Order: sequence, then C-alpha cells, then structure tokens
Amino acid sequence: MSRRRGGIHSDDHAGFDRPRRRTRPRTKERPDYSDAPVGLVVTVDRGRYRCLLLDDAYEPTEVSLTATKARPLGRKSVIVGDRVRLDGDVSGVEGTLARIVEVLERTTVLRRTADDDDPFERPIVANADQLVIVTALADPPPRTGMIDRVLVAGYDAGLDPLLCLTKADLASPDELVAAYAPLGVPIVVTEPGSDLTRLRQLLSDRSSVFLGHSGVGKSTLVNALIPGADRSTSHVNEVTGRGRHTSTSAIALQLPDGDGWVIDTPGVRSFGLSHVTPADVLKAFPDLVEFTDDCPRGCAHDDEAVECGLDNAWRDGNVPRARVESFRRMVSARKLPYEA
Ligand SMILES: Nc1nc2c(ncn2[C@@H]2O[C@H](COP(=O)(O)OP(=O)(O)OP(=O)(O)O)[C@@H](O)[C@H]2O)c(=O)[nH]1
Ligand SMILES: [Zn+2]
Repeated sequence: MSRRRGGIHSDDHAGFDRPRRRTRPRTKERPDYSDAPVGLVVTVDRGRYRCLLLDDAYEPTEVSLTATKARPLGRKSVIVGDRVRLDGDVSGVEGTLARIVEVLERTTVLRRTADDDDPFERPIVANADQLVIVTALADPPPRTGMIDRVLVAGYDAGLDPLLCLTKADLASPDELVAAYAPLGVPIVVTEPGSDLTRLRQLLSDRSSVFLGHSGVGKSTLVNALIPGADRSTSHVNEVTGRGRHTSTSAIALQLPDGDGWVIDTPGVRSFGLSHVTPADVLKAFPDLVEFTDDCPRGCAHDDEAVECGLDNAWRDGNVPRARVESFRRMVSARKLPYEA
C-alpha cells in the first residue's frame, strides 16, 4: 500500500496537492516531505529517537514523541540536536511511533574520529554553537591534554569554547586560568553553592554542549542550571578518583524560560581527532591567519616548523608570543594521548 506523502499535518497546508510532482518521471518517485512537521532530536536510545515537535518558527511545542529512522535514511546518522522531518503519527501519544524521513541541514557537527577504544568516526551533537568544557580542579585532577583536545574538537566544529572549572572548594583555579587565558577562552569557576549568574549569561540564547570526564560535576551543574532536569549524579570512586558512568546518552535540555539549550553528554573517555588539520585549528585564531601567508607550502605552523610566519609575527611584535604558543599547543594537542 502506498503511503500518502507529507504526514498527517500536511493537510493543513495550502498547496498540498500542487501538481508540481507530475512534471517528474513517475517511476522511482520519492515522497515529498518538504511540508512534513519538524522535530528536534533531544536524546537517542537504542535506535529510538526522542523528539520535541517544533512549530513553524522551529520553536519547541509541548508535544514530545518517539521516532524511528525511516529505511531510506540508511546509515545516515541522526544525532542529538538534529532537526528532522517526521512522518506518521506525531501525536506523541504513548505507544505511538513517528518516522524520521529527513535530517535537515546541520549548522555545526561536533564529532570525533576513531581512536583505540572505538574504530568508528562519530558525530556526537548537531547544531550546537558553544562547547562547555567542564573540568574539576581536583577529584578527579584536571588533565590539560584532555582540555586541549576538546578545545581543538570545538574549534574544528566551529563552536565557541567555554571553560568551566568546578570544585574550586578543593583546589585553586589560578594555574589553569593562567594557562588558558591567552587563548581568549571565557572561564567560569564554580564550587558548591556558587553564584551561577555569569554562567547563565554565557549560556543565554545559545545551544551549549557540556563535555567532560566522568565525575567532574557536569550533572551537578546541569541540575543547578535547570531545576527539575534530574540528571543523576554519581560519586567519585575513592580508589580510582573517577566517577561511575552514570549518564549513557547525550540529552538536550532547555534552560528555564526557553533561554537556550544545554546538551549534556556522557562522561567521555576518549576523543579521536585525526580528522583535524592545523588549518582547521588556525580558523579559530583569526588574528594569526595573515601571518601564515608567507609560510612555506604545507607548513604545519607547529614547534618544529621551519621559517614559519608565526615566528616572525611574534618576533616583530605583531602578536603576543603567548598567543602563538597557545595556538601551537592546540596544533600539537591533536597528537597527545587523551589522558595526558
Ligand atoms: N567538592 C565538590 N564536589 C562536587 C562539586 N560538584 C560536584 N561535586 C561532586 O562530585 C561528584 C560527581 O558529580 P557529578 O555531577 O555526578 O559528575 P558528572 O560529571 O556528571 O559525572 P558523570 O555523570 O559520571 O559523567 C558528586 O559526588 C558531586 O556531589 C564541587 O563543586 N565541589
Ligand atoms: Zn607556518
């Protein structure tokens, strides 16, 4: 039996039966879903996609539904943050299933490539614009290699980074603040009961991915930002200093008053970056770009680079040396072991 195109909501739209498709060959006709309702994927669980139905302005409605991926999408990934066209039952009534028939164009994709733990390239989150790197100042101790690598992934994806240093009641943030200030990354320091006004301002009206090792206090932070989010928090293992992996899937949560989105991700253990080139990192340092014009062809702009224009730039006083060194640290971070 052939299925009507467009989904149940299409009947409301004028022009549903426009004759334009008649001009195309009748064989291999594919349904036209351009009027089908749009949903936002908020979490994924074993092939089931939890979506919020969006209105015509792509603002979330009250309707939340579960969908599967339609077969024609094949191996195309559907990830948290995706906007998708839906067919079938979009009532959201318990027990009903909609079908995702199309993934709308993504503005950004945060992804990681293969690493020792996981041989597949994985897109993680779509359409975010900010990457919040959550790091504890102690328990577990901060790992700058991890911070650098997550920064690089964010630069590559075109996300603005934000560093959130938690557990300031246990250790001083001074060293890390000094290390990351030259990168121009906004830094927020938190401890139990701290005022989150500045963090709220930085998250306002944006879609922010929270990334960090298990146990750094990500869920604690999300719960404080979003009353009722009910993200389960874990206790750090006394022996290993690491948290249990209590969260299993990324989830998009709306900030109070619709003031943006937080995408909480499971505690990451590894982060392959083999897809990122020095040129990708350079894009995040627009103030340095002009000085690389005279570099030798294929210059990696790193510590070993010969006649790199960035060396002339700081020697001539055109940019601070710390800025060039920060950029180079990011370029090298692509090759660091994750847990460095
Ligand atoms: N001392 C101190 N402990 C904190 C702070 N923030 C969170 N914790 C504790 O650290 C532990 C881990 O916090 P979670 O919020 O579960 O950490 P998480 O990053 O969400 O961990 P996963 O869910 O495993 O990814 C919990 O026992 C929290 O109570 C803080 O600012 N200071
Ligand atoms: Zn160079």
